[in-house]
Amino acid sequence: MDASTTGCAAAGLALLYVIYRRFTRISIADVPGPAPESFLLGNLRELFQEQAGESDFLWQKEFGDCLRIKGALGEDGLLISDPKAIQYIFQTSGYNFPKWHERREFSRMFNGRSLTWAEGSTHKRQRKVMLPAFGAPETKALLPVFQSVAEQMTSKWKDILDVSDSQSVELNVTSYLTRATLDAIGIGAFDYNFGAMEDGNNPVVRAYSNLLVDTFGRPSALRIFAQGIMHHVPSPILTKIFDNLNSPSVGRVREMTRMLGKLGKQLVDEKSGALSLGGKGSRDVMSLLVRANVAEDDRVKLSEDEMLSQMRTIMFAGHETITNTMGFILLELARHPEVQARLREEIRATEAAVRARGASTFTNGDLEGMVYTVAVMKEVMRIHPVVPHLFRESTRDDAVPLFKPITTSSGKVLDEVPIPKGMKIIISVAAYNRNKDVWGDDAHAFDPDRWLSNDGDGRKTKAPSLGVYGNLLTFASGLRSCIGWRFAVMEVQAFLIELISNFEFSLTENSKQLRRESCGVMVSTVEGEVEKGGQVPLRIPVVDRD
Ligand code: HEM
Repeated sequence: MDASTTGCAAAGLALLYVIYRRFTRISIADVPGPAPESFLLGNLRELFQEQAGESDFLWQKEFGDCLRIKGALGEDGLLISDPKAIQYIFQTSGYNFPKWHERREFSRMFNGRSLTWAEGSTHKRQRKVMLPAFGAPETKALLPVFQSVAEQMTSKWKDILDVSDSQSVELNVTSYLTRATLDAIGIGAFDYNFGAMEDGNNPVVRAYSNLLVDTFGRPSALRIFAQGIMHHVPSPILTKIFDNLNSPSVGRVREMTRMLGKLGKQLVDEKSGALSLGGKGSRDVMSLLVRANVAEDDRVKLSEDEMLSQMRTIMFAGHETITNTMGFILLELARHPEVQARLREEIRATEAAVRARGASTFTNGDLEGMVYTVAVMKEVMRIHPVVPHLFRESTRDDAVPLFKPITTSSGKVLDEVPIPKGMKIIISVAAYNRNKDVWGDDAHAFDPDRWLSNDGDGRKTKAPSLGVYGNLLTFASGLRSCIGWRFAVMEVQAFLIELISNFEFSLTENSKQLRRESCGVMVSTVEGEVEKGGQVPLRIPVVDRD
């Protein structure tokens, strides 16, 4: 059978299955939502081709925080930004809302059978092994690493400015941030320096370069449809299909996994030697992984494949996310010079306090005392959550409680939505983070000051608490919340202090045309130049320190 016949047969079977499910289970047809653009694609094109979050905001305004959307072939799904519903899905119901299985296949392709792929007892075991490396003390110990990488980036930029006639240059800050965050994760988690800051042409930098935009950016209608019907293909068959896919972007992903797998093996061999030579039993990520691989107790053991997969996951999850978050922070500071100036004032005041006690570097205590810096970070992470959507499905017939009741098309007021087993749900991080019932009527405005009152809680209502950082959903919530959130927050703050202390950032013509590209992680690209990958082009003169 040729590829087109196989494709038509698969689409036909999927259609029959969708019709069967439509008439044999609990229906959410009465829940209000946007009209689908077409039967084939439903609302998926708007969600994945438009800028990340834009459709979510429009629909949230019109239909509320729990709305029906259409998937491929007219299948119903829910788009949720209601805090109580999110609390239920992520916290109260344990593992009852796993990730979409086709999304887990993408995760397996990129990072193997690791924490971002695992579910249920496998996830519980893997997370138990990894958690001790990401506690508060372990993360605080990494501050000097982040400071040193940030200083290296500063010195690179100063070199560039030194040879520029105008004492100001236009830089795509993303291309430097991506190298700096790679070095930070390498040294911080694996005691290994990729050397990316020194050599932008390094093979690991090249392997990661624009990988997400090339793989997931601006998907075609055909690709959106294919992804939409994959849900109906059982996991083992999907695994086979994914393993045999051939395209330039899949080839790039395979090359990346091959290279990082080889590097991981080399690091493990080195670390195993050090541990058997009486290593100090440290709690860094690498030591924990190596010990879990040789553990006798099955409850805390990782196979070699799992151990190497966790390494790839940490490198991946810990570098694209921080790169783009930092890019959005610098962009917002360029858009709001008054916020940038106030931030610099706080940094200068803390520098003076550090000098007054005879020291030269900031400590963790200094970082904690910088309330305005923290407010700016939280506000950018609220407005620009770099993981804008989370994908879950129900494993049983259920009822999802709501903070704000909805009125169905037939006029019934619901304070919980009955959902059938297998319902596809998209949690909109983007829309929750701007939900007016949580953050107030100015939820769409960029205003770091919102974090300075109310004990640092930016919420303006008694909406349920989601954790983990300022009640934002940026790092998800509950059992599967981001394991590296402390790591991320500390790295971002260390970078921010160093950069704002040394440079001023202002907009360029290109940075006025940025897009928030939805590629799994939200990447900022320049309109009309998506193929160039992540860009935040800013103008940077040296700051006058007097
Ligand atoms: C600004 C930076 C970051 C953001 C916004 C972020 C966001 C997230 C989100 C939303 C999830 C949940 C994904 C889902 O359930 O589908 C997640 C999970 C995860 N993150 Fe992060 N992340 C960041 C940085 C990091 C760093 C620095 C690391 C590691 C050093 C990391 C490692 C992980 C891992 C391993 C998971 C899977 C956790 C699990 O399923 O139990 N992340 N992250």
